[in-house]
Amino acid sequence: MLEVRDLGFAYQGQPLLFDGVSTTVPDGHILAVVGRNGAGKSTLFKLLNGLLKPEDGEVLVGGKSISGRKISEIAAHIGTVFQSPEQQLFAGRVEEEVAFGPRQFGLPANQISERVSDALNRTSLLDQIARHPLDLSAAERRFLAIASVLAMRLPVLLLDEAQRGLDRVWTERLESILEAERSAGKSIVMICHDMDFVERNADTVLALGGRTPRQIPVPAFFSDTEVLAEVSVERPTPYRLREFMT
Ligand SMILES: Nc1ncnc2c1ncn2[C@@H]1O[C@H](COP(=O)(O)OP(=O)(O)OP(=O)(O)O)[C@@H](O)[C@H]1O
Repeated sequence: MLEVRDLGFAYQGQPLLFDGVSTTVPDGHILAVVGRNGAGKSTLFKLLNGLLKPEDGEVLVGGKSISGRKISEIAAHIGTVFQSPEQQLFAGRVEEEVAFGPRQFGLPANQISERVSDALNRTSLLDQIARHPLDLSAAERRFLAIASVLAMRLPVLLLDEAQRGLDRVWTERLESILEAERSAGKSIVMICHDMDFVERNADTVLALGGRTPRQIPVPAFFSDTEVLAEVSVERPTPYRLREFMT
């Protein structure tokens, strides 16, 4: 479980970006963070994975605060798939890239190779195991970043626009992975501008950029025209169709 309690944050010399933001992502739950450009979605992720420190409040994983922990310690509990895979790919071979995380845990070689095969299989990249990450297609690179995080088997996953630019086949693959991770009891937070994707996959929404960010179940969020207008978010297709038909 991931908990965010009364988070307060401002960039130096700037007004408060967050003032008392709270949210809870139970085990087996997907939270979508939405809001217009500049609303603070990426900043929230950086506060969750320790790249930034909050001025107030705290972040807890499994009931334990991450305050004062090193980024490497936080990374052993919270996995991040960044918006651009190039931000996190560095190895010369796909296999090495995925093995890096499990190796940090000091696992024996057979367990590392089992995790690598499993993560590459789940991301449809097993036949690319010997290639250079930068020779992969854009979608494959994104999935390699996902495989690297899956191989660590962490309780909390953060995905920054993981669905962006994927065709239908890769989108369906991503949705299957999300569903499997949810079923496995992971707490998942995804930044997402695609409301159809949010509607299909998320349980709750945290909308930033409005008066008071609060966590709302997906159906209630997309039915609340006031909040949608406040945070400049479009309704997903099924909701617009329903409106059109009535
Ligand atoms: N390092 C920084 N120093 C000062 N201000 C920053 C910094 N990074 C971001 N900001 C500002 O903080 C606000 C929130 O930015 P952030 O990138 O978190 O928004 P976002 O919702 O992720 O936007 P987008 O959808 O465009 O990615 C913006 O006004 C941005 O200009």
